[in-house]
Amino acid sequence: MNYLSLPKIDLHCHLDGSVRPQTIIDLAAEQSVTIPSQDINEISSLMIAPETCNNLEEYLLRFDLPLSVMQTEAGIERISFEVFEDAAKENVKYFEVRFGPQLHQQQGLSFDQIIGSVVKGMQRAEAMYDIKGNYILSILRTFPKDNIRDVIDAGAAYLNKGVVAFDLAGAELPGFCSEFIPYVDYAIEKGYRITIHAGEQGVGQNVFDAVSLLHAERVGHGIHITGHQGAYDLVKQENIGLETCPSSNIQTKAVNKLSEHPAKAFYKDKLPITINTDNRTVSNTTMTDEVRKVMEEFDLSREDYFNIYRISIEQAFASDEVKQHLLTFAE
Ligand SMILES: O=c1[nH]cnc2c1ncn2[C@@H]1O[C@H](CO)[C@@H](O)[C@H]1O
Ligand SMILES: [Zn+2]
Repeated sequence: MNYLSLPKIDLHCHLDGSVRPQTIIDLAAEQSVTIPSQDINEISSLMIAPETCNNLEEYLLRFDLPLSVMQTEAGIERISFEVFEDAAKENVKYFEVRFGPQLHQQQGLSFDQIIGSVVKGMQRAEAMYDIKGNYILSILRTFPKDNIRDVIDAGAAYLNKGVVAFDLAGAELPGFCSEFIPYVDYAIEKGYRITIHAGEQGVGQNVFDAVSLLHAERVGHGIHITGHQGAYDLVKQENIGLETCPSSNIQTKAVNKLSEHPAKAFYKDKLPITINTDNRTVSNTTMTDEVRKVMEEFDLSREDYFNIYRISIEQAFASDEVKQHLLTFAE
């Protein structure tokens, strides 16, 4: 099977976890930011999370270096363009990228400047390549909550013009959902779609809460519904998209090895699973690699692949017009 040429959809990818190592070096020089090395191999190894990470928290330490050069409009625009360019070159036809606007204010950019820059970079790539995209705004669960409404307000100006959804990311504690109810309600009122990282590191109850309390239409990872019948049944009944990210799940120890990943059992039981990268650089992967790993490990056929491709279209926060376009690539 030629995995590179398959049409692909990635619904779960973090911008700051997907920066090209060379771009870190270039932007650090341009912006006079001090970085630990000028050597591309050393920068790469500092960005890639090792297989020996103990948990999600250790994995999340890999984001500080890329974020150090993502504090100017030009830097953010370039990185956004490049992630879409990289994806387009491996036949990703539709790409939802997420990032945390709160992480890009170290040099005083406004949320409008930050969100405007990612959208501009994406649109530059859309004009050059056969790829369509949208942005998801991720709020960091561990950050102070006082500016969440400001992020939602700033993003609202770009809704359906490059921004489509709201997400909660970062370390996952049991029971995190309840304290975010008013913010998610506000985002829904403004017109955002909702996806929530849940059941990755944390318990299956978090997935149940994300759907029942936060109205999540999709969940990031959702692995731990395996241990929670209520969450499993709710995901199935409500057709909640599971954004599966196989390589990342192994690095964060959400699963021990790919053969133990529940995604295959979910697929067989007709849960709506999708295949995604999570972080192209931190997880040292591409959509081509993730698709190859899943198809080989789970022994999926080409027909299975296109079933999953269609599930991704159904679950995408894209316009009907874009969905029609994506269907033209389906077999
Ligand atoms: O797999 C993940 N689970 C939870 N949070 C994550 C994951 N990958 C990245 N981030 C967090 O999302 C922020 C915005 O993109 C990143 O800075 C990182 O802290
Ligand atoms: Zn993620």
